Parts: sequence; structure tokens; C-alpha cells
Amino acid sequence: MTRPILTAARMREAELAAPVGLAELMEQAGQSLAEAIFRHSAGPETLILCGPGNNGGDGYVAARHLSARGVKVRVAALAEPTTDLAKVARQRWDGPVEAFDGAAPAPLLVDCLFGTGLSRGLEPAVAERLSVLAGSARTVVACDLPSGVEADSGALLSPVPTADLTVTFGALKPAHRLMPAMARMGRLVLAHIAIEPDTRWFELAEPDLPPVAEGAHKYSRGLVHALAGSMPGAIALSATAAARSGAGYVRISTSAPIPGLPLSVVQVGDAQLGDPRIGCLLVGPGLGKLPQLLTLALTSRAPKVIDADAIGLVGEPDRLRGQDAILTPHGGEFAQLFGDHPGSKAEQALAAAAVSGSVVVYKGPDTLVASPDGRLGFAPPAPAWLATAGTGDVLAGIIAALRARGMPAFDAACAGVWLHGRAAERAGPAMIADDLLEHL
Ligand SMILES: NC(=O)C1=CN([C@@H]2O[C@H](COP(=O)(O)OP(=O)(O)OC[C@H]3O[C@@H](n4cnc5c(N)ncnc54)[C@H](OP(=O)(O)O)[C@@H]3O)[C@@H](O)[C@H]2O)[C@H](O)CC1
Ligand SMILES: [K+]
Repeated sequence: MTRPILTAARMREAELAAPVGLAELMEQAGQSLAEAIFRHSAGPETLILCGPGNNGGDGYVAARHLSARGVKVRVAALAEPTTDLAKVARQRWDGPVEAFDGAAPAPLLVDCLFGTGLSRGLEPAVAERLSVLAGSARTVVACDLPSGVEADSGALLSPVPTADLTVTFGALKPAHRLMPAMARMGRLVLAHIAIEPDTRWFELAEPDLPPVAEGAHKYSRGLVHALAGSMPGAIALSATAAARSGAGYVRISTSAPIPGLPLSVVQVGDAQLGDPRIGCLLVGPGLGKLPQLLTLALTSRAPKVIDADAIGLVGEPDRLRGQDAILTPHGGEFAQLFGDHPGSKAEQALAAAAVSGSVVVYKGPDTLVASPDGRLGFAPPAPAWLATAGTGDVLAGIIAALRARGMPAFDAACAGVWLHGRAAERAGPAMIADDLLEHL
């Protein structure tokens, strides 16, 4: 089940359109916050920091529910509530409210200072106090977002403590799955509240892979044709990854035999791109400066994955319109082809998909998959150790295989990114790209 993602503005629209009133939404938010805290740590002495807005309002509601469970709860307010909702929530909290400055630490800290309404960095003194209280707590829980995080871009507007648990409501926000904020979330719990998240942005989840049909043969299971360039090691990684990802048949056209490939990967001298059985072409890994091979690949009508060096040889993004292409750039390749588009990584990925008419896998510690039709997948956190040579070649091979197996381009890219991250988790921190192959 994928988790929906809404920007702060879309969240506010959804809240206003909800079948229940905002007060009821806040009650549900605060109650689920209390529930998640209690499940996570069974209620040690707790200090809840409440800000002036509705994020603070959630805090007062949670305080009431935790106290009703017998938890020793203290509330410290940064300022008096400024919204009607938060004022009511404050009034319904029947315990004392301390001043934020000077509030003593507690084993469990709940940060309800700011959420989606953060408009600038925290005052330095406030950020400093928050960091001291977080540092003294055994467990830090963030309400909706750790305070200081900008909900839509994932930027940190001031120093942000790392939470052990972040509880968000109704839908994830982009910041939950964009760096650097993603690294501050800890375990991310999405609490259900009565809003209808109508969105085509979502977090990638385990894919439904196409079954191997009865009576399948190697062509019907998908033929991946890879074009080798000047550095054969990279395309060998991609081709082996494609074979391990269920392609029925993997073929490499190369001007010289490539050693060390599985015997099941066929090497041929000429590209035969007119072969109607090709399920997906793969060009780019190890290509080097051979633009003629990209041009050759673009003469084919087959679906294609364009990766690595080939991305730098495209020239204008609209050259790819109508090519049924999946692009897999990392940050540098993305900037080279699409330039420095303003806006968040999410907006950049969607703009790139629109202008190129292609699915764009914008890789990084936070990886996005964008479709020209506006769908946007956000990858869950992947291990930092994926940042090693050759892992991009493996990803390109996985995606090419899934595309050749008949998955639509956007679904194949989303599934490939998800599987790639899980394979890295199983391979462990000492992995090199080659190790990924046995975990596919
Ligand atoms: N998701 C849901 O369905 C629900 C969400 N809820 C919670 O509501 C917050 C959003 O509440 P909102 O009041 O819009 O905003 P915040 O509580 O995040 O804070 C905004 C207030 O803080 C002031 N502000 C903003 N930045 C700073 C700063 N750096 N220093 C000081 N003060 C700041 C801001 O005023 P400004 O005019 O100064 O900008 C606001 O007063 C959401 O995150 C959820 O937790 C509801 O519970 C409903 C359900
Ligand atoms: K918060």
C-alpha cells in the first residue's frame, strides 16, 4: 500500500474539504500522536513543546490523551496559541503550562512547535533551546515535521534535531522523503485522519511484478538489448542485473568480446536494432563519447532506458519526445541535460519529465520517479552505501528488464528503484555494485 504525499497547500485544501470540522481533525491528529507515542515508548515522563499554531494545538490534544493514559506529561508553550483551534485545544488541557524558556528536560520530548506553517527559520535562541532539550531526551518525537523543516522542499531553515519518531497526519509531506529533511525523521508513522488525500504524489512501495506466464519463452519474458560503449565493465553490470531481474534474454552488441559476463548473456557484433522482439533497449552505461550509438538507439521504436554517459549526449531534452524513454540521471547528469530549474527537487523532476516526454528517475540520496502525466514517486530512504561506483549501472539494468517484461515505463522505473534500494539493504554496508546482483 503506497502512502500519499501532499504539499502544505494541498494539505490545507484537503483539511478544509474534509467531511469533519477542523476541530475534529485536530482531535484526531492529537489523539493519533498520543497513540503513536505510547506504542513507541510506553509513556515515560514526557515534555510536550507547543508552538503558537495548530502544530501546537496537536500538542495540547496529545497531552490530554497521554495524561488520560496515566503518563506524567508536562507542557511548555513557546507562545500563547494564535489560532482558534489551538486556543480551544489549550483550554481543554487541564494541566499546567510552563514557559518554554527554562523548561527542564524530560526523558521523552515531543516537538509540537512548528509544522507545515513554518515560514522561516526558528529564532536562534529557540533552536538552541530545542536542541538542548532534544539532546537531553532519550526519545524525541516530532509532530508532523521536526521544527525547522520546510514542508515542501525538505530544506532545513534552522538547525533541526533528529527525531526518533515522526508522526504525520493524513498524508506524508514532500519533506518526509526529500533530503536533507528525510534524514531527520526517524521512524515515520502516517496517522489516518478524516481527509481525502487526492494526489498523484506518493511514496514508492513494494511493486507487483508481472508473473511469468505459462508457456512463456525467452522473447515473451522480454529481450533486453544493451549497447556497449568504450567501457564494457559498466554495461556488463547492467546486462547481468537485467538477467537477474527476470529478462528472458539479454543481448549486448559490442565491438569486442566482454570478459566475465554470465554465459546466458549473449554478445553480438552488430546492434540489430530493427529486431521487433526487443522489449527494451539500454544505452549509456560505459558508453563514453560515442554519440553515434545514442543516435542509433534513437532510431529504434523500442522502449528504452537512457542512462549515464548517454544522458550527456542527448543535447536538447525534447529530442526524446516520442522515444518511450526512461532517463536515469544522477544530480550532475540532471543539471547537464535539464539545467538548473527553480523549485524543489519534486518540481524539477516533474518539469524534466514534461519537457522530455520521458519518465525521469532523478537519483540521489532521495530518488524521485516522475512521469510526463504528473505522477511522482518518492523513494523511501535507501542505504547511504549505495553511493558507490556501478550501482547506477545495476539500476539501469533492473529497470530495462522490468520494462522488457511488459511493465509500463513509470511502473518499471518505480519498481526498479524500490528493488534496488532493498537489494542494497540486503547486501550490507561493505557492498560493491557487483554484490547487488545476487540480491536482486
Ligand atoms: N495535517 C492535518 O490534517 C492537520 C494538521 N494540523 C496541524 O496544523 C499544523 C499546521 O498548523 P499552522 O497553524 O498552519 O502552522 P504551524 O503550527 O506549523 O505554525 C505556524 C505558526 O507559527 C508562526 N511561525 C512560523 N514560523 C515561525 C518561526 N520560525 N518562528 C516563530 N513563529 C513562526 C506562524 O506565524 P507567522 O505569521 O509568524 O508565520 C504561525 O503562527 C500542521 O503541521 C499539523 O501539525 C492540525 O492539527 C489539523 C490537522
Ligand atoms: K513539529
